[in-house]
Amino acid sequence: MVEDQKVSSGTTVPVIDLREFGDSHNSEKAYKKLREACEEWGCFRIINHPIPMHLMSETKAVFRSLLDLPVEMKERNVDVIDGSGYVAPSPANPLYEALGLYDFGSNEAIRSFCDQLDASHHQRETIEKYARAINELVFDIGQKLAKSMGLESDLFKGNWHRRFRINKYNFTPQSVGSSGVRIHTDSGFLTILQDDENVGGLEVMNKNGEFVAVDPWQGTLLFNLGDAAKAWSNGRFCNVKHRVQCKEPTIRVSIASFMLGPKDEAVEAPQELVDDDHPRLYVPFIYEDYLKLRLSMTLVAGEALELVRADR
Ligand SMILES: O=C(O)CCC(=O)C(=O)O
Ligand SMILES: [Fe+2]
Repeated sequence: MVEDQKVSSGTTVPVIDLREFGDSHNSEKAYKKLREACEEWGCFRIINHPIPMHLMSETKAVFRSLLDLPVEMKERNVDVIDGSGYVAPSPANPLYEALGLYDFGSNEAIRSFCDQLDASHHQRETIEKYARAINELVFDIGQKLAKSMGLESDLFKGNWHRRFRINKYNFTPQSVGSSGVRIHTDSGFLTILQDDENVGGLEVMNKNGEFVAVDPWQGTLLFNLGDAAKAWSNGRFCNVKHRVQCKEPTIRVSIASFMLGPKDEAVEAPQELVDDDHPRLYVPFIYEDYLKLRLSMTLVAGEALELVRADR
């Protein structure tokens, strides 16, 4: 029996065991636990997922070596949609940089990312395999999320904006105690985070407004729900606020796979989640428009949802 992950404040991020969904005795409990995790935390660990451990560690090694490339090369990794390319260390965030791959559902986009960075054959193959594995997992989780809400739909079917962001934190002795990434929510629907195997620092906010440390747990994946999930669920799912703090003077690398929003459809709550007791909270919106609104007003911790409320 795997215990829930211990966190510093004594509370725990829910742990979801994917095996329990296939077990007729436990599956109802598993769906309930998933739904509660989405409603109360907007964040959960998945254990016993099908992504092989060696693929996870190899992909991390590949991305680490691409992040070690000279800045001139990393700058070739340009935006495709807002914020999707290389982010260099900045005066506001001198310890942080990131590479971005938009869109990991497209072989052509993976090829173009690899061309920009002169990736080797092995590096390309690894990224392609990882993208395929994440796409399959995300599709499965999308079905489970919908089913946990009593819906028989394939949540992530069709054409979605899918982005990898590989985060690197160059923590130093001087930066211990300071912020690596400031408090934010993710703008999209779902983020799958392969966090650093050894270096902690991620903190998520619980429903009492307290930050809870999410310690590394090798081989597992952390899932965060973002603003689009809150809108889709008609306000039931929590768009978890989170941040990264520098705890140790060392490099920290995480891979975030974002399921941002549908490309050809609006983000909106399905009719089944709207009734007299739960009137529609948000007007349907196109994900890219919402992202632009969020960025242009620097409303990065979920406040932009107030601007798309149906009762404004
Ligand atoms: O590096 C992490 O653990 C979290 C990164 C994150 O929150 C993000 O990329 O949106
Ligand atoms: Fe985030």
